[in-house]
Amino acid sequence: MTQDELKQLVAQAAVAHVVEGAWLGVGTGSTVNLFIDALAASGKRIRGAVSSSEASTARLRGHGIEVVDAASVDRLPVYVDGADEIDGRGHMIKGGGAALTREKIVADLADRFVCIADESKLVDVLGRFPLPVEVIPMAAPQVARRFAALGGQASLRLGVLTDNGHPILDVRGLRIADPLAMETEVNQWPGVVTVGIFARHRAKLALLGMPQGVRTLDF
Ligand SMILES: O=C[C@H](O)[C@H](O)[C@H](O)COP(=O)(O)O
Repeated sequence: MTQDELKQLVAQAAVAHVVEGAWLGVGTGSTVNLFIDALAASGKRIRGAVSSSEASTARLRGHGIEVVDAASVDRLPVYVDGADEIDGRGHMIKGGGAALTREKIVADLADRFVCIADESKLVDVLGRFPLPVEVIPMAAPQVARRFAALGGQASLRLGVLTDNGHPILDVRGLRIADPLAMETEVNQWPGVVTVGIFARHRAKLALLGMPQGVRTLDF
């Protein structure tokens, strides 16, 4: 099976975890795009969606699904999103599509993070995928120096600004053995808007696409 077919498999499987008649948090990326399409095709009705990016908002609205601001809801029962890496405890690296800040904001509203990904995203230790960090521009060099002190090489993602208008640093060479500790530390650095480690907001459920079918990990 191709990677796209594996994504399609989990996108379809995730529809069963959507709570009918309730608000739904929707992430960003190629896997989520397939999920949005599968949800629309399923005929399952939700009250509306809170979206983590302009791209997902446009896709949802294209299917006639109502999208409201995060400010309009108190809680979401479920948030569905992809990941760039996920470990065996549900910790993730996210932000390969530059949507990490809004993703973390919407995930923070949710009771249950359902991660959908093909099996290539499952790793023992996070860090092979370059860690995305959204930063205030003037702080980029000093944030990069702090990562260098931890053994990471940070480079600006060229030609990319987030939906919030900020640049992204991609940090290579990290081995993130303690995701919660690193997320907590990097969050303290002046000029960091969001670090793409999702440990506080880890997945509660992962649906991983494999040639044999969907592997479910309950954390
Ligand atoms: O900023 C992007 C998000 O964190 C995505 O969820 C992540 O990059 C995975 O995307 P994809 O489903 O395209 O692999």
